[in-house]
Amino acid sequence: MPKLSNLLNEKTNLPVALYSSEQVYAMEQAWFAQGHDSFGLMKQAAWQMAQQIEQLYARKCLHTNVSNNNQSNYVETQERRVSVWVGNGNNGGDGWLVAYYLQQAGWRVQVITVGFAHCDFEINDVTETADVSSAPTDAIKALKIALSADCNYQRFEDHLNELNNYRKASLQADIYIDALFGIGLNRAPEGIYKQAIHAFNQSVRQKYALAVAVDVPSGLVASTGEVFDQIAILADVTLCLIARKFGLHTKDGADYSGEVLDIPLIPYETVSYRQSCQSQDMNKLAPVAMLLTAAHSFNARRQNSYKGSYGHVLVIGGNRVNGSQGMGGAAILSASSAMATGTGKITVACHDAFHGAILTSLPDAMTIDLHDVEGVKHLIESASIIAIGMGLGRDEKAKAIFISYVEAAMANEKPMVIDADGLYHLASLQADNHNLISELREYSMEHQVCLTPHSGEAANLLNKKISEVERDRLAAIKQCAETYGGDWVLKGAGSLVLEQRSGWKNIYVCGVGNAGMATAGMGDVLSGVTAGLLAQQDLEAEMRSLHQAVVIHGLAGDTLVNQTSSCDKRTLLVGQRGLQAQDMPAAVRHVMQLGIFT
Ligand SMILES: NC(=O)C1=CN([C@@H]2O[C@H](COP(=O)(O)OP(=O)(O)OC[C@H]3O[C@@H](n4cnc5c(N)ncnc54)[C@H](O)[C@@H]3O)[C@@H](O)[C@H]2O)[C@@H](O)CC1
Ligand SMILES: Nc1ncnc2c1ncn2[C@@H]1O[C@H](COP(=O)(O)OP(=O)(O)O)[C@@H](O)[C@H]1O
Repeated sequence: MPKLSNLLNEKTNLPVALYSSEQVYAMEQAWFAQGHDSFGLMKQAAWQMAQQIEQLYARKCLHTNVSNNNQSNYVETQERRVSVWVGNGNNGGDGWLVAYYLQQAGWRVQVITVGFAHCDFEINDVTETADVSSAPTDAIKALKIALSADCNYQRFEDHLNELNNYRKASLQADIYIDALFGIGLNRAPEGIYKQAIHAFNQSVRQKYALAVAVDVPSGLVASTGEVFDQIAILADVTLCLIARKFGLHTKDGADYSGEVLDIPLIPYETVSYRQSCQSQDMNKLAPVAMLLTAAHSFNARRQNSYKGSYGHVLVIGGNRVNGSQGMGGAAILSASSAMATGTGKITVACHDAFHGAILTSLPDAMTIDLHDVEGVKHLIESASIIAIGMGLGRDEKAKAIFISYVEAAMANEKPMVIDADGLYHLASLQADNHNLISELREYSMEHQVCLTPHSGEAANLLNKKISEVERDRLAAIKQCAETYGGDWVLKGAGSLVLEQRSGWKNIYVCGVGNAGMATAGMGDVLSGVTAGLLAQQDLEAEMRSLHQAVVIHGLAGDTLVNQTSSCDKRTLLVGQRGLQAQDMPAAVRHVMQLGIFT
């Protein structure tokens, strides 16, 4: 089944505010506090989702026609069939009402219930009751409306032991709707729920159908992006209600959510709603992060300028430790990526065994021996920025030069990028209770210090297990920033970026980049892109930011995997597999010229 990603044009380049589940519950409460009815909100949600599903179906058919070389306009010829899988919370309530509205619109509907007893389907009393304590919940009201309209339903449990019967009884649907769990998921799906999620995914795959999740794919934790044991609905489209959830875009989120379409429901801009939010404590409703899918555009260069106008990056890394082969490539990748952003001058302080390689692959760069401490410190005085740590080595000698170069950078008020082995040394200095840690924290309040760990490095910095960092990446990046000061990236799918100075803090999620970038050296490229941008003082402050660098890095990776090349009259799709860090500088340069910026 072709994904819809190429068909939907809903994407904008504007940053999108992201929220936790708790915040979304608070938004609902603020809305209800104004006298709005919760069941009214559920009906609105379901009605708008039903409309959206109609459109998705039309686009799916159109796409199938185009794929089959039938260029004629989409003509609906078949019965439209939908299978709606409901759990017994409010997410399931949404599902029942979507089923109801689609049936009213002429769809053939089947609801698959999970976790319901036979007696749950007795629908004697649909009407409101005066006794509030026994009033039906919204989800029960929704079920009763659907059953009163004779929506066909099957209990998933009834078919568990007889898979063939299940296959016979289940509808061959074009669209499968997941309304098992939404933001209320609070533990790993087990037993019947685990089986249902597995069966849902299998049915979608076998029938080349479209999987649409209501609010959040079931199994995905909306506040963190965690999926327990890979048990979650694999959605092609997620219809996100009320506000965009943080977990849809980081960690496992992107793999399970597919395209995310917003159904906002609550008119945030109304004054009365804002007042109601204030009574809920407005600060608590500030977005937890902003999703970025585009970079800011750059100001043009002045004609009357020279290399000195665009900064001097000093890359410090690329060491050989104990006679090993060494890590010269890390410094080369970082330096060539910095160059690709347009920085005026580069010097690489690396082990002298690599000077020849650097001059061959990057003749534009100057070199100095990494261990020439006085020489390097002298260069730090004149450089615009230092990027330190890529292939620096982890031995005591490397630790000593790390300390002296970072101290020299602080003494000369230089911005810094610290990556890889530099982060390793920071963690060890923190364990030693070394002064450098508190000095750096202090320094970073007024100066740019960018620290760029992946979750393994972050775990080391926080003295935690990698699994603990991964369980709550947002908490981990905040803890890094509190402990060490500075601006941070927590790299990985949906990289998190935290920028802070005295008085303010911003958090971003990088909505670009791809799994092809999960290869050695990509982090070195990011350190170079960051240093290269930060060095160019002719750029406006916003352009010289860590989040800008992270987005450009991701866009460059996306450009590479989406490109095609020609060979013997055949078009080669490049794709994710085999993407190499050394391909990135050219793509970084390409991205910097394009009009895909906000
Ligand atoms: N009327 C309303 O307030 C509205 C609610 N909305 C929907 O309501 C959803 C949230 O509803 P709920 O708070 O009821 O939460 P859910 O429907 O996500 O599910 C909560 C229920 O599932 C149980 N549960 C959680 N994890 C489980 C697991 N792993 N295995 C088995 N049971 C598990 C919980 O104990 C709880 O009973 C939203 O995602 C959205 O779809 C929307 O319709 C907007 C309006
Ligand atoms: N699945 C992915 N999706 C998006 N970006 C990714 C993915 N995997 C890796 N990347 C990006 O590639 C870079 C890899 O960095 P890192 O792990 O430090 O590599 P290395 O240490 O080998 O240089 C990071 O910027 C990361 O965010």
